[in-house]
Amino acid sequence: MSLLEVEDLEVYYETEDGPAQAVDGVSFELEEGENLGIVGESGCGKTTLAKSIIGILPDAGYVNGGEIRFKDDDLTGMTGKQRRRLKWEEISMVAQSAMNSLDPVYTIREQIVEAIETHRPGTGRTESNEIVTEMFELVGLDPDRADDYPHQFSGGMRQRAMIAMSLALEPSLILADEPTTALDVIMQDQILKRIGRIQDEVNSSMLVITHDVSVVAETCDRVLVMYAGKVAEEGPVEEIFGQPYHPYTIGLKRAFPNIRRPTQDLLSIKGYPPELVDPPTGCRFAERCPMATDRCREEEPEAHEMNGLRSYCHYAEDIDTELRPYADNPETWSQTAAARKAETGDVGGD
Ligand SMILES: Nc1ncnc2c1ncn2[C@@H]1O[C@H](COP(=O)(O)OP(=O)(O)OP(=O)(O)O)[C@@H](O)[C@H]1O
Repeated sequence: MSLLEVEDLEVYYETEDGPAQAVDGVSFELEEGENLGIVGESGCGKTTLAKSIIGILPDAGYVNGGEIRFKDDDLTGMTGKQRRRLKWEEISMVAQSAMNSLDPVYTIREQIVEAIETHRPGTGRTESNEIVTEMFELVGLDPDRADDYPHQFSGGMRQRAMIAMSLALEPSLILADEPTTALDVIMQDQILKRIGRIQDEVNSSMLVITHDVSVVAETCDRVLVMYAGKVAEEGPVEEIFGQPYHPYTIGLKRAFPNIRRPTQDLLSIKGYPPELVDPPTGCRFAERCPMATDRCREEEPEAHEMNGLRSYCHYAEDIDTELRPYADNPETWSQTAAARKAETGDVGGD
């Protein structure tokens, strides 16, 4: 049994134009102690996926279908009260936006102690204070500063305090949503290393949500690449960033600096992800894909499995034999329908 099993999950938002299919048929599993990165451009559904797991979707959002099983309980069938108990004790979220969720009128210690005592009623004050000290040390904050108020901390310190608070109950699953985006590179590195060390101590699993593939390469065992609400590709980090099979992953990989090839030109995938209220039939990436054919525009791709990877591209099996040199060539990417549209303003089809 996996720690977390997401099966055929659909999460929609009610909008004026109709339901937006933010997460559409997403499936994956997460094992105990494993880290899974979720990458993709802005708006592809990463945060929606995390929020549906922890049960904090905004009012407009709803689970339209599928299952989220955590330790074999179906979370989608739970009441709000059951979900709230799970949040903190079992599943905790470290989010950029959560930095603002520290209460300004209480000290950091008061907030962490309250979380501990609410969720573990038998815990005495001395033990709670010990946990605060231990967590502060783990995230590299001076425990003497625990009696400060949030406004007395810098942004980076507040973020560390949030991480300390999220980890105080030793959750089995940590959802880290852009955990380091607002921090400078040195601080980012420190925080990621610390999260890794904390994880080793408490043996928790982690979903790392980010648009930055280098963060995933550093912290994760496996990666799920999302595009326009769907899984494009999933597999071990070395495979996905080494020899991906999905053209979107190939493009995404070339959009980030490569430490091994620092002189390589960075690529930008022209165009934008499609509207999710009325998404295109067929492959959602077709308009921006240099290898798209009529079949891609008409028929939705099924999963192809090879080399431990799961790739949703009709031509995944041909990439290695025929298409990789073409897909790896930056010139290729300026020939897509979306690239032509971006350059000429021409809205004509392919
Ligand atoms: N409250 C909402 N109401 C309507 N649509 C929403 C709402 N929140 C998100 N969406 C839409 O759902 C889609 C997925 O958004 P989501 O925030 O999950 O993406 P993301 O990949 O996390 O993006 P980012 O990296 O920018 O945070 C987007 O098209 C977005 O516009």
